[in-house]
This record gives sequence, C-alpha cells and structure tokens, in this order.
Amino acid sequence: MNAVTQFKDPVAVAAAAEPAIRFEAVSKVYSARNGDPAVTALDAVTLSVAPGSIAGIIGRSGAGKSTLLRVINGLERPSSGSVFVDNVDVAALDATDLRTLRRRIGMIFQHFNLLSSRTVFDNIALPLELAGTPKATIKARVDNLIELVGLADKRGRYPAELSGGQKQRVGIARALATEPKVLLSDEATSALDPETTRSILALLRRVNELTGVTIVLITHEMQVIKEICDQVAVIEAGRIIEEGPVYQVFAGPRTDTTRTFVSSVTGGELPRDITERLTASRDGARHAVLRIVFTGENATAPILSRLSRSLDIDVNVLSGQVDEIGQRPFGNLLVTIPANQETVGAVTGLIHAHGLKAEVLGYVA
Ligand SMILES: Nc1ncnc2c1ncn2[C@@H]1O[C@H](COP(=O)(O)OP(=O)(O)OP(=O)(O)O)[C@@H](O)[C@H]1O
Repeated sequence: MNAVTQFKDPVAVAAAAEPAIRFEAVSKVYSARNGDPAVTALDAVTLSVAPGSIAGIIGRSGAGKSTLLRVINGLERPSSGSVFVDNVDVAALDATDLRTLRRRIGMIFQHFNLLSSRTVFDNIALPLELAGTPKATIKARVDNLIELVGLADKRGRYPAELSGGQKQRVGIARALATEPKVLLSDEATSALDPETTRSILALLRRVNELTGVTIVLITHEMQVIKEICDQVAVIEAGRIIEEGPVYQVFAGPRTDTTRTFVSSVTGGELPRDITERLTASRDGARHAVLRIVFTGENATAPILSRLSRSLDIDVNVLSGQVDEIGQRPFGNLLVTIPANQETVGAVTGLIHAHGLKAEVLGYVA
C-alpha cells in the first residue's frame, strides 16, 4: 500500500510535531523454510502514533499484529522500510543502544511472563536490577508502582498466589519500572474475564494520564479499542486497511472487516431473520433497512419521532444502543422505513440535516 496512513489526532499532532512512533513503508517478510513459503507479515505499513496517545491495532489472527509490535522494540527487523521511536531509527542501533532503547519501551503480555520464583516486589524490581539501579531507588520506585497498580497487600506474594488480573497488574508495574516513554501491550487482556479486562484497561488509561506514556496495544477485540484507545488502525494481511480517531472509525467504518469489528460492540448487527431476507434491490420490497449513527451532542436527538411526524411514516426499530466511545456519546440504531425511493431520500435527507449519519443496508419484502 502506497498511501500514507497516519493517525490524525489534530490536538496531539498540533501539540507535538514529532510522533512517538513512526512506521515508514515497513515490510516484514519471514523467509521460506523447510518447504513452507515465505510470509509477508507486514506490507508497506506507514503509520504514526502521537506522543501520549493510546493507539490500538486490531486484526484477526495472523494479520501481522505481533510482528508490528515486535519491530517497534527491535525484536524483529523490518525487511524494508524503517521504524522510528522518538525519531531514532530502531534498525540502525547497535546492541548497546538497542538495550538502552528497550529500557524506554515497556511491554506487557497476554500470559503475563512473570518469574514464578520471584515475589511481586522482586518481579517489578527486576528490570531495575538489570539496569544497575541503586537499591534505595529500586525500593522507592517499586513501592510507588505497587501502590499505583493497587497491590499494596500482595508485595510478598508469588505469581502462583495471584489472580489473572493481579498478575497483569504486576506485569504493568514491571513494564513501568524503567519509566518508559512507550508501553507495548500484546493482547494484555485476552486471558482475562470481561470485568477484570475492564479494570486492567482502566488502569492502563490511568497510567497513560498520570505518566503521559504512549501506549500501543494490539488486540482482536473491538471492545478493548472502544474502552481506551484514542486512535485505531485495522490490519489485515499485513496491511493497514483503515485508521483514524476511534470515534471516527466507529461512526463511519469503510471496509467490511472494520464494519464487522465495529458491529461486534455497537449492537449494529442485524437480527438474523432480517439478514437472511435482505436484498440489494428495491424491487418488490416493502421496507428499507437503515442504520442511523448518532454522534456527539446529536446522540440523543429525538430523530425517530421527528421522522415519523414530519414525513408521516412508520419507523420500526430493529435494534439500538447508546454507548460511549472516545468519551463521547455514540448511538447506533437499526430501523425499517417504507421502501419507496422518495421516502428513503426524504428520510436520509432529514437525518443528515440533523447532523447524523444514515446508511441504507438493503431492502426486505
Ligand atoms: N518467526 C516467524 N517465522 C515465520 N512466519 C512467521 C513468524 N512469525 C509470524 N509469522 C507469520 O506471519 C504472519 C503474521 O503473524 P503475527 O504473529 O504477526 O500475526 P498476529 O496478527 O499477531 O496473529 P495472532 O493474533 O494469531 O497472534 C502469520 O502468517 C504468521 O504465521
């Protein structure tokens, strides 16, 4: 893909000219081996992450997410193109400089990767010990981190004595020990139940707000993107197929893959009996199926009563949900209206006039 894909959070971009992380036409090809063909895991990825933001990369299994994360901290080298962290070309660093850079990049993992023989305190202290930090500094910093992640009563416990959520809290504290500028999250909540997931995401958001650390997370769950990300990029077969502020991508997904991800959390999926009867043609249809997306201050506009009143039509609600995305209200409503062309035109016109989005999904008899 040649088009430049860039996160465009106008506020963040204005505040900081230099992105925290920049991918320039990054490709990664794993070479053929033992008769298996070569794999293009990343295909000309160009992407910027604003400092202090939380950027989510979402994609299905095998899309290239882990590879994308691993080229940021130099665990993989791009086959072509460059990755810059704080304007430093990661691939150009020698072993010593790469070690220094990695201290500025924390990482958390799906399966926590804690050392079972070390206590909570000692797991968190480990990166500082490796960096040769004086003991008193280690103690002060680890004590602070233990408070921050809410594990004050678990400092002497071993990983086997902790719940999954508590283990991830240790993982987060350990990743923050060297005061990194960037935190990479590799499916950090995938092994956790929904409630624990929410509490870990809330902790990450708090850490981001308190320390200003830039967070890049990879996930296959749109719920994660919805809960904490400012920006999202959708990756498929190694390419970024869509990106932008989370709110914008939720309001107007442009590809089928993104639409599927979005509808998995916005209640935007059609009831099955409607999906089975949905056609693209108006011929013989009595109803048009319409998706109305409510955003921002318009999220609570009484659009349905206005439609039926001013156009004198029946509007039937199939499903609807009002949510919060990127800390702004967001509603998604599926309705049927009479199928004739004039009505559909008038309805969509009125909806657009109210600053909302409307999309005809198809027709049913
Ligand atoms: N070290 C490697 N050698 C060869 N092929 C690899 C290697 N690592 C990843 N791949 C291949 O590259 C592609 C992208 O893999 P990657 O792990 O980046 O995807 P992913 O989106 O993280 O997948 P998942 O969600 O399943 O972890 C896959 O086809 C995978 O098989």
